[in-house]
Amino acid sequence: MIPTTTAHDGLTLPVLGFGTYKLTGHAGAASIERAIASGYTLVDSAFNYENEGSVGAAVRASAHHHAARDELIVTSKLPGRHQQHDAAIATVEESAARMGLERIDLYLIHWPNPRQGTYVEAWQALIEAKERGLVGAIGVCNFLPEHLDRLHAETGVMPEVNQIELHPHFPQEEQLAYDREHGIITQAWSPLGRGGEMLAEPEIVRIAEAHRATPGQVILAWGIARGVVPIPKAASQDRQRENLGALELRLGDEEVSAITALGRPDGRLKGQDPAVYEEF
Ligand SMILES: NC(=O)C1=CN([C@@H]2O[C@H](COP(=O)(O)OP(=O)(O)OC[C@H]3O[C@@H](n4cnc5c(N)ncnc54)[C@H](OP(=O)(O)O)[C@@H]3O)[C@@H](O)[C@H]2O)C=CC1
Ligand SMILES: O=C(O)C(=O)[C@@H](O)[C@H](O)C(=O)CO
Repeated sequence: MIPTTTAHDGLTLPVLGFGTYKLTGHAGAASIERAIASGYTLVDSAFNYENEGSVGAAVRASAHHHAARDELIVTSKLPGRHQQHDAAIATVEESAARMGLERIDLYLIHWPNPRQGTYVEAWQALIEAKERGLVGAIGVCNFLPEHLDRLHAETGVMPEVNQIELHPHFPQEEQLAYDREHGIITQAWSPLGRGGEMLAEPEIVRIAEAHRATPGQVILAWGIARGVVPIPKAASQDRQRENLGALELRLGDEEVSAITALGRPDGRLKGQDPAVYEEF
């Protein structure tokens, strides 16, 4: 059992989830099923990943062997091009149909796309989708305080989840403080920096050696220690299990601070600043 964290409106999530970007087709479904068999219960996806079919197939197959449907929290995301009210409702219904599931447990707006200017309308559609029982809980990704303040001011409903880019090169101290203050669970995307140079950071390697752990486990344990829910993606069961091993690792306060200090002002992996970036 993975420990849990709870948002302001009662949504309870495990403190570590599973990312699925790039896991597609039959091979992707098999990989996601291995992750569920390994113990992950929070599974991320998005309409734009074109893998909702693979995620749904894995969830349905797992029900026979590994995890009952109600033990899993299946997530998907609304793309920018479908933020208008009717298109948003149709997209939520299409996501569930592609997954072959009656409903999706958590549905997120993928990007605010502030220049497009329709994220409040999209949020009103997700509120309605939740009221109609099409989805279990609703949230957002890549929202800055100004976007979240506006959602609350115009609809009275705060998201339960904000899924943001967060890793040692971009620790997101201010957004994390805002989310915490408002009872929003922060999920970390690309928590391992997409498996690149971050894993070789000398400070992280030093802490890993001190704990007889791997750099990936140290980074994930750092996120969890800060109250974040990382959602690492890993194709193989070996790495899926390795990443779950982060749950056994307790870092000291000084180690957590030392990793946070690796942050850089321009630390985003691909410069995707939600104040200006738009994804359709
Ligand atoms: N809301 C949003 O805007 C976004 C959401 N996301 C979500 O977040 C998830 C995670 O982010 P993602 O971008 O995939 O990047 P991650 O930081 O999770 O890194 C994944 C990469 O790291 C490798 N890896 C996994 N575990 C280890 C390990 N222990 N040691 C070394 N390498 C490892 C994987 O390789 P391999 O698979 O070959 O093992 C893969 O190449 C996505 O899959 C997606 O679900 C991602 C981007 C944006
Ligand atoms: O993967 C996602 O969820 C995205 O939003 C993408 O923009 C991702 O960040 C990416 O880098 C696509 O190339």
